[in-house]
Amino acid sequence: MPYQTATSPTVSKKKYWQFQLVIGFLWLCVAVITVYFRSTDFVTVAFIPAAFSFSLVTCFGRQALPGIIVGSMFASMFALIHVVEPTEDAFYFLPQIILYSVTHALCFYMAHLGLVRYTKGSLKLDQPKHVFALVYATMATSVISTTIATLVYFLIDLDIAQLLIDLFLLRWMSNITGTLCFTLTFMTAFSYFRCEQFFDHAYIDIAYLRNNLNIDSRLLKITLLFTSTIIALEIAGFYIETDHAVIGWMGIVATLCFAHVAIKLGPSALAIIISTFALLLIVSASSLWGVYTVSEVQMLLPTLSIAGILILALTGSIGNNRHLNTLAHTDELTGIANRRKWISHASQEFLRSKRYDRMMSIILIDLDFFKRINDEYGHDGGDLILQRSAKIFCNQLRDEALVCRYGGEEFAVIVPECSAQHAAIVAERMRESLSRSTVEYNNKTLKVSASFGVAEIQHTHAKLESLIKDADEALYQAKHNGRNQVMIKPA
Ligand SMILES: Nc1nc2c(ncn2[C@@H]2O[C@H](COP(=O)(O)OP(=O)(O)OP(=O)(O)O)[C@@H](O)[C@H]2O)c(=O)[nH]1
Repeated sequence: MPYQTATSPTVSKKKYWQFQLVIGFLWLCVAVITVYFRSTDFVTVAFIPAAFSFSLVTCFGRQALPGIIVGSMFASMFALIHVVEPTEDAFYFLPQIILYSVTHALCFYMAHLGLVRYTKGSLKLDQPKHVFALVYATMATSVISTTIATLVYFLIDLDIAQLLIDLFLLRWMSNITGTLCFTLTFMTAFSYFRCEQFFDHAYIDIAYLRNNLNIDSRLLKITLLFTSTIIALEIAGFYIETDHAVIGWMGIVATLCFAHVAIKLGPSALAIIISTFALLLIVSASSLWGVYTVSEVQMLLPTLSIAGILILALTGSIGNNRHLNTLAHTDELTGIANRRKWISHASQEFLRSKRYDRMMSIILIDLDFFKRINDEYGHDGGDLILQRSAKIFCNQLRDEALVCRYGGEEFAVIVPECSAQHAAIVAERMRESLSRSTVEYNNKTLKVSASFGVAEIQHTHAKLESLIKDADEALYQAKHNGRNQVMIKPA
């Protein structure tokens, strides 16, 4: 039986399982490396692998989950064998391994649902709401997976379980920040390699990331630099375990480097606050030294500063790119969205409606006899009419609808979650409002009307273009029937 998904092409069973095996194998490798370098610490199996799994789900969608379960089963088996002497009673661990793997996958599924809900299935990191959705989902996965790992540890009744519970909050904090950094690194890497046929439930759009966050150059380099510094610190901690001072100094140097980069990235004031905060933590760390192991402090400090800097990098890029973005997506004359913006938004809405089987309609609008207005009142008069029409259309639409200037004297509207009948009511409102309005120009009163074509998404529409074509046919009909009216394309 082939695996059919809403929007992706059919994936063969063989390919599907090959994909799961690759994911499972990668997951196992990450976990093994983590356990190996973090020595005997089973709980931190949750740290890098959490970021790894979260990025897999973000980039490949929930199809990655079976591979994550398989990978985490083998990894937890490896971790348990690594920390506990293998006993004759090997099956004693089986329930814990299964519990760990299934609940682990469940927490990523929950993160998946959260992201779908708050980002409407498309993660755009230039929208604060989406950045927060990503941060919250990262926090949730990190907290849940650390908790599960610790509980499993507790269940198998090791002596250090109580100590781990004591360190719980500290671990949460460091795991959350660490997971966030690693998530971004993995996410970038996976986005480059993800296979076309597994796109359908993914939210992250790498083309979007690259274009809008300049991730190729700045953010990617910074993320990679920080991540490799943490890995270097971890490895150093593994090899020179007794020399706390060296690791402490490495932490300070790393933090200062991060602060320097952060100041360069700006906003400087925030960077200084974050670096001061990190330095204060370094000072207070000396008092923690006796209570906590060096690896906790070592992990906490750089990850805290990194998290701050990543947020800075994100907000910095967002700020720098927002202006360019606005220019690239706005129609200069009317100030509303341009055709490029509309097509990109409409394509996402189209995919979402198909995926979740939701209604969606579009309206194409063409001003009537516009050439005459230009001929009679000149190009400036025509421009004024275009500006006024755009304003009237916007006023008649709710926030979720997007109107754009589609071409010369053409406009297009996308109305999500709306049937053709309801979209026609909206169109009628716009038509009436436009035909009632007048524009004063050079002591003359100008009037304009428009024709409207409405079409609703159907199962037969494989692409957005076919929906637009239907709306265009309805518009043609409206023109043909005498203009200044709304026509619906019959289903
Ligand atoms: N002022 C102004 N006119 C524009 C702009 N873009 C396109 N036009 C004009 O819009 C007019 C469109 O004319 P037509 O395509 O013949 O359509 P129409 O006169 O509206 O006739 P129907 O659509 O059949 O009702 C042309 O004269 C274009 O020059 C613009 O940015 N400003």
